[in-house]
Amino acid sequence: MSKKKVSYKWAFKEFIWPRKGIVLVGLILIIFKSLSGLVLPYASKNLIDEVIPNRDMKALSLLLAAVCFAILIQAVTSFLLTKILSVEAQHLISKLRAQVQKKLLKLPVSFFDNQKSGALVSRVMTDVEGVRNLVGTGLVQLIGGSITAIISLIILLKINATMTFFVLVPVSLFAFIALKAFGKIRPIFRERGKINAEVTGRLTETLNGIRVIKGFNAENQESKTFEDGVEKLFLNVKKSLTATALITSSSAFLLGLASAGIMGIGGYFIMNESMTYGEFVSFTLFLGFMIAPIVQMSNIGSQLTEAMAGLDRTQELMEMAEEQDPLNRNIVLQEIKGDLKYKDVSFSYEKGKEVLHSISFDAPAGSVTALVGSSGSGKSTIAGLAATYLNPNSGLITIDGIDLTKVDLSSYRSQLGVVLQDDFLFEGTIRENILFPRPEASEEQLLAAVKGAYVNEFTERFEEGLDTVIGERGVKLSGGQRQRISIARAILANPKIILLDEATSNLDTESEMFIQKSLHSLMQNRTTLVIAHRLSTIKQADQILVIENGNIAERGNHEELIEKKGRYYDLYTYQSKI
Ligand SMILES: Nc1ncnc2c1ncn2[C@@H]1O[C@H](COP(=O)(O)OP(=O)(O)OP(=O)(O)O)[C@@H](O)[C@H]1O
Repeated sequence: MSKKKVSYKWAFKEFIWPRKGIVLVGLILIIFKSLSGLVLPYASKNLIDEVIPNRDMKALSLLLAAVCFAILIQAVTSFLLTKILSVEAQHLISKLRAQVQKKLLKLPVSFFDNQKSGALVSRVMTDVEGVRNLVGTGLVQLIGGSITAIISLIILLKINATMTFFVLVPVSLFAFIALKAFGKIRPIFRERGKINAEVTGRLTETLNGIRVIKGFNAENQESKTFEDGVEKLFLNVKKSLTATALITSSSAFLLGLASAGIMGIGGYFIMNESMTYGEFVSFTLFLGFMIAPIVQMSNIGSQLTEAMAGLDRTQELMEMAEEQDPLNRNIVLQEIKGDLKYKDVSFSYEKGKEVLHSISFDAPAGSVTALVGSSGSGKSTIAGLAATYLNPNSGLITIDGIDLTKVDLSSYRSQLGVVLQDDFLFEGTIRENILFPRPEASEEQLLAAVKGAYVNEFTERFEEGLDTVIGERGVKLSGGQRQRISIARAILANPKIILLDEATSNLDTESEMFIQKSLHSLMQNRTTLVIAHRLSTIKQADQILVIENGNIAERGNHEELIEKKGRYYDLYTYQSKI
C-alpha cells in the first residue's frame, strides 16, 4: 500500500510538477471544453419550455448562435489539447527512455548477469510509455471529466433534487465497483509487464542462438517454451479483461437502471405538473453529461493504472545502486603506471559459495601475467575483478598502490582495455568499430592500430577497405579477422592495462601467426592479464598462474614450471599432444 503512494507521489514530482505550466494550460482548456459542452443541454430546456411555446424566432437564432459558438470552442480546445499535451507527453517519453538507458548502463555487470536483454529492452522502450497517460490527455481528461460531472450534478440537483438522488444511488454503486476493480487490475498489469519482458527476452535469445538451437534440433522445445510464455501472457490479459468486463457491464446495468427510474419518476412528475417537458429533456441530457465522464474515467482509470504499473518498474530501476558509488569511489586517477597487485583476494558470486580463495600476486607495470587452468577454476573472475566488474569480498586489489574499490571508475577504465573471446563488433564499418573507444583519434593513430593488429592485411583486399560494412548488412568476417579488429580497437584505446581473454577457437596457421603478432604489439609496455589458451602466448608471459578451484596452484615462468613437472607440466604436455 505504502509503495503505491510513493510511486504516485514520485510520478507527480518527477513528471507533472516540472510541467506544471503546460498541465495548467491543459486544465484551463479542458474547463473551457467542459463548460462549452454544457451549453447544448442547457439550451434544450430553453428551446422546449420558452422558445417553441412563444414562437420566438429571435430567441431561436440567438440560441442557435450560442450553441454553434460552444461547438466551435469545443473543437478548438480539443485540437489544442492534443497538440499541446500529447506532443509534450511524447517528448517526455523520449527523454525518459534516454534517461532509463543511461541509468541502465551505469548499473554493475552483476545486474546484467541476472537479466535477459530482451526484458531490459522492454523496460527502456515500453515501461516508460505510461507517462503518456499521466502528462498527456489522460490525467487532464480525468480532471476535466470530474469538473463536468460536478457541474452537471449541481444543475441536476437544481432541476429536480429527488430525481437526482435516485440517480446517485446506482452511480455511486458503480463508482465503488470501478474503484475496487482498479485495485485488482493494477497488480495484474504489473505482472503483465514482467511476463511480457520475459517472453520477449526469451524470443531474443532464441533468435540470437539460432545456430545452437538448430544444431541440437531443439526448435520444438524452444517453441514450447515460447508457447508457454505466450499462454501465461494470455491468462494475464484474460484476468484483467474479466475485471474490465465487470466494470463495463455493471456500468451499463446500473446506468440503465437509473434511466428506467428516470423515465418512471420523470413521467410521474410531468403528469402532476411539477416538472416541465424542457426540464425533463435537459435533465436527461445533463445526466448523460454527468455519467459519460464517469464511464470515461473508468477507461482512463485503467490506462492510468497500467501507466503506473510501468512506472513502478521504471522507478525501481532508477533507484538501483550504480556501480560508480560517489561516496566510496572518489579517487580520480591521473595517468597510471599500471602496477596491479592482488592481496588475499576472496570472492563469491553467491553467499557461502566462495570461488576465489585468498589470491595474491603482483603484476608489475608492463608485465604479462598468464592465467591458465581448467574450466570454472576462476580465471574470468580474477580478470573481472581487475576490470572492476566485480569487487572483492575480502582482500585488496591495488593499482599503483591505490585500492581499486576506491577509484573513480571512469578514470580507471579509460586506462583499461579489454579484448574478450566473443568480442562485440556492431553493425557498421570496420573503421567505426576500431574507432569506437576513441572516436576523436587521428587518421595516423587509427592506421597505426590497424597495422599493429594486421587488420590491413585483409582490409586491403576489400574494395572499400576500412570503410567496408560488417555485420548483417555487410561482409561476414572470419573469427580470426574479428579478433584482429578487436585487438586493433584495444591498441587504439592505448590503455595501460589490458585484460585479454584469448579465443579458444583453432585458427589456421596463417591466421594464428597474425593474431600472435598483433597480440604482441598490443601487450607491449602494458600490464597484461591474459586468460591464455595459446602456448605461444603463455611462453612469452613473465609469470604464469595456474588456477585450480579458486586457488593459485602453481606460479612461475614457462621454463620454471616445466622443470617443476607439476600441474602446468601436465597441461602443457597434454596440449602439445593434441
Ligand atoms: N555470474 C556468476 N554467478 C554465479 N556464479 C558464477 C558466475 N560466473 C561464474 N560463476 C562461477 O564461478 C566459478 C569460476 O568461474 P570463472 O568464470 O571465473 O571460471 P574460468 O576459470 O574463467 O572458466 P572458463 O575457462 O570456463 O571460462 C565457476 O564455478 C562458475 O560456476
